[in-house]
Amino acid sequence: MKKKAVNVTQPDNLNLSTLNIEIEEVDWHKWQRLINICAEMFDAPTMIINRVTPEGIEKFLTSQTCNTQLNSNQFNMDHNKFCKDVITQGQRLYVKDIREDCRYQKEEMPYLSYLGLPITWPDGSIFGSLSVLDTQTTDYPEEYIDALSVIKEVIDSDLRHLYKEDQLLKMSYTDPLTQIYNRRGLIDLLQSTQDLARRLKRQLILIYFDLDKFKTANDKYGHDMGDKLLNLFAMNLKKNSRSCDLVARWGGDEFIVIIHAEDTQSINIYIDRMNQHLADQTYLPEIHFSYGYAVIKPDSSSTLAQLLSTADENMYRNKQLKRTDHKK
Ligand SMILES: Nc1nc2c(ncn2[C@@H]2O[C@H](COP(=O)(O)OP(=O)(O)OP(=O)(O)O)[C@@H](O)[C@H]2O)c(=O)[nH]1
Repeated sequence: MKKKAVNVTQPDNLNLSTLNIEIEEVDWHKWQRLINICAEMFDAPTMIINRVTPEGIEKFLTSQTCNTQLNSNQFNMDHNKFCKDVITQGQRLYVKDIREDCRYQKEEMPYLSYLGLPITWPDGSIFGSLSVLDTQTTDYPEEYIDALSVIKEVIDSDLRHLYKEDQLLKMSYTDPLTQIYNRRGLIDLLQSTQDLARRLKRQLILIYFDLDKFKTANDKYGHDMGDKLLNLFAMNLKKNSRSCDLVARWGGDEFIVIIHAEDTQSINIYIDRMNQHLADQTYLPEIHFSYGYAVIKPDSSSTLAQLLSTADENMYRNKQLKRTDHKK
């Protein structure tokens, strides 16, 4: 589905936690139809679904009847005190006549009546609000307000599905021990990472890590300590990577990182930082690792299996070299 265009504003003093779930998947055409019908029923010039984002409140959908004046910059979310109140208080608000309400009568707004309900994610956090605005004073019958609640429930229910899908997807992509991507997550996300790099004409580097003598560490310190070491290693990979990099546990004591890097010099920097981070920690037994890499040029058509094979050979040579160095 096409990405929905949004209009983001940054209200002051609005500090709400927001869920980072993409909502492109939701059938917002259905939401559009619902608010169009509802606006007709209320005979209101405007119905709006607002959404809370980390940047502020955005106008997500407006009814087709939307009055151009209300849709203009004059109707700025920063100044929409009603919407802010519904969102921050998480409850219904009905103001029949702004001029009669001491909380709002000083506000300069291009309408006289407001009815709004919060829209919520299943974890209780606020998605946004569903509002009916009118330039006239209103006195809606209870049945109309009930109908608006039903529409809110339909939207809440769509969000519930979306939330569950997101949870399932996250679970299926995440390694339960280390909370980084698992093999499936890496395979699925590699394509989009490669597409992005191709568009930016940037190269990627796949670094393949294998912990040294991890079996010995498990035998010596126990499996629980082994788990802690795997966790520590994963945490350091995450710390050492940028948000656009992919960090995954390939299986057992093997990890893969795919970084956006202009040259192979970046690998040395990455590895030095890893070694430094691991050396700085003193509360767990020491861990060492070997690594190999494969460069993914923007126009590369290599498969993941070919890249892994290159990185694995490279890593194996490094491991052998280390062993001979130790024997010297
Ligand atoms: N604690 C713990 N150990 C694991 C886990 N998954 C795999 N392992 C252990 O990781 C060890 C990997 O051993 P090997 O593949 O022989 O590697 P190594 O001992 O590091 O040997 P080299 O790679 O040659 O240095 C095995 O003993 C596995 O049982 C896990 O989730 N937790």
